[in-house]
Amino acid sequence: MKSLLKLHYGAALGEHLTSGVTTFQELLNLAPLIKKADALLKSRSELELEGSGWLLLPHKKDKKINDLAAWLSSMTDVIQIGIGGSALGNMMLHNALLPPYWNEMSPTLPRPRFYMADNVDPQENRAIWDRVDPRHTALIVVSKSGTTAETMANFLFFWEEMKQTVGTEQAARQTIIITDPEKGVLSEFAKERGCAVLPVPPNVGGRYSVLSPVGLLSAAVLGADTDSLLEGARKMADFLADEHDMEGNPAWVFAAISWLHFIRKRNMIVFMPYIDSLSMLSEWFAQLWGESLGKEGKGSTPIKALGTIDQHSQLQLYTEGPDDKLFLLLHVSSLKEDIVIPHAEEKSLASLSYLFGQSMNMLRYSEQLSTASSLVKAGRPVLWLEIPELNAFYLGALIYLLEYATALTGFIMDINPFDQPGVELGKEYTFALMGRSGFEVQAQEVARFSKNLSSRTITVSIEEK
Ligand SMILES: O=P(O)(O)OC[C@H]1O[C@](O)(CO)[C@@H](O)[C@@H]1O
Repeated sequence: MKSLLKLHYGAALGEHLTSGVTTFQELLNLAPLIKKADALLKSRSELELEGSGWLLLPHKKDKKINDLAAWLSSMTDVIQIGIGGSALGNMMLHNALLPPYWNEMSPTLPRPRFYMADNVDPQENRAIWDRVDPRHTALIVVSKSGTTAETMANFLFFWEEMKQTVGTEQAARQTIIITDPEKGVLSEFAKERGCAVLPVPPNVGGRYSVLSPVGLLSAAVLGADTDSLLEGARKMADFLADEHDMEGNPAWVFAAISWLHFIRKRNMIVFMPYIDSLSMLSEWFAQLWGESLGKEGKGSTPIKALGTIDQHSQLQLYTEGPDDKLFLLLHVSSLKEDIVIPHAEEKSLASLSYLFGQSMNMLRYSEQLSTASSLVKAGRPVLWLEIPELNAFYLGALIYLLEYATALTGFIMDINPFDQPGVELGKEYTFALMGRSGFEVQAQEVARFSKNLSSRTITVSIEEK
């Protein structure tokens, strides 16, 4: 038997907590509520209801992904156009599974260089386009809805540039569309121009789509082991599918602890991995957690953190600021690379001798343990999540666990973890402001509400010379 993942949760329940002591018994008492939420999630999946399709993603990989990935590997540059769930998962996988600075080493590896066009930023878009050789560049356009203004604007820019340089037919050959197969302009566009298409399954939402073609295609192109990624996720899915005691199921415990602290006004979660390769995991988790749970006045605010850096930026706040956060520290037990900190002969450096000959990984681990201990001493709740190594297999298991725990937390909070009505309204206001027809009511609303922004103003003026 090998360990897939460990969740240490005693320090999230312990009697050290300064306010609203939670106890192990309280956790056990939540078992009926958690089991109900779990049953609801599974029944939604069986009925293939909106939003639940991600549960089955580890069990099916579209065969076209490998073919398209092989073709994309012959390119020098790949530009993906997408935002939110159509971008963050890709960046998380690349960050975790590829060597640092891989983009600079490409294409000598051999693999293409990769660019993500997510924000609406002309300077960034032009910089990307100026760097690539259009004849050997592919566009991957990702939008589940095919309506997101940012993605559509970026797509229109790169598509036009591509057409201008290589001609329409060739541009279409160099463009792959990943979208909902049943609706949206991108699906129509792909048919009109004959572009290759991969589906975002209709019942998979953007933030849960990293194990679909959305995340898998670029990862496969860049050499990540997507089969192992799915296998790890499958192992976690199988584990969570079996009945367990409250104490034996990490998704149940994670969700229950989040809930216990949420009702005690600890409605923030600091997500803190400790290696640079997992910094994007914090970004991805922030969307997953924030967009899934922030509804109806409820929710828990995700705080993206990275150890050891945030020890020197945020830890003061975490230990002595408001007691309104749950902490999740993520540890990778064994890393391939290590550095033995060199001895230095300079007298001026003698006080650093405690570091000489020590492992750099050991230093970082000691810091992580010290941070956890300081938090515990300060009466703060700490979850410690641990994977044996950072590779595709364990990452797949971790991703699946985080998705599962998020969805369960949503059901316990009695909200729908699969929609995002608050974001949709913002999208509609943007359409209205950009003059899209059919959004006249929203245009009136945005005109009314935006007046509030300027109802009181300070202007700082300086004299012109
Ligand atoms: O893939 P799409 O439909 O372009 O959406 C991008 C993102 O926009 C949202 O709908 C809202 O931010 C996310 O849920 C989604 O991941």
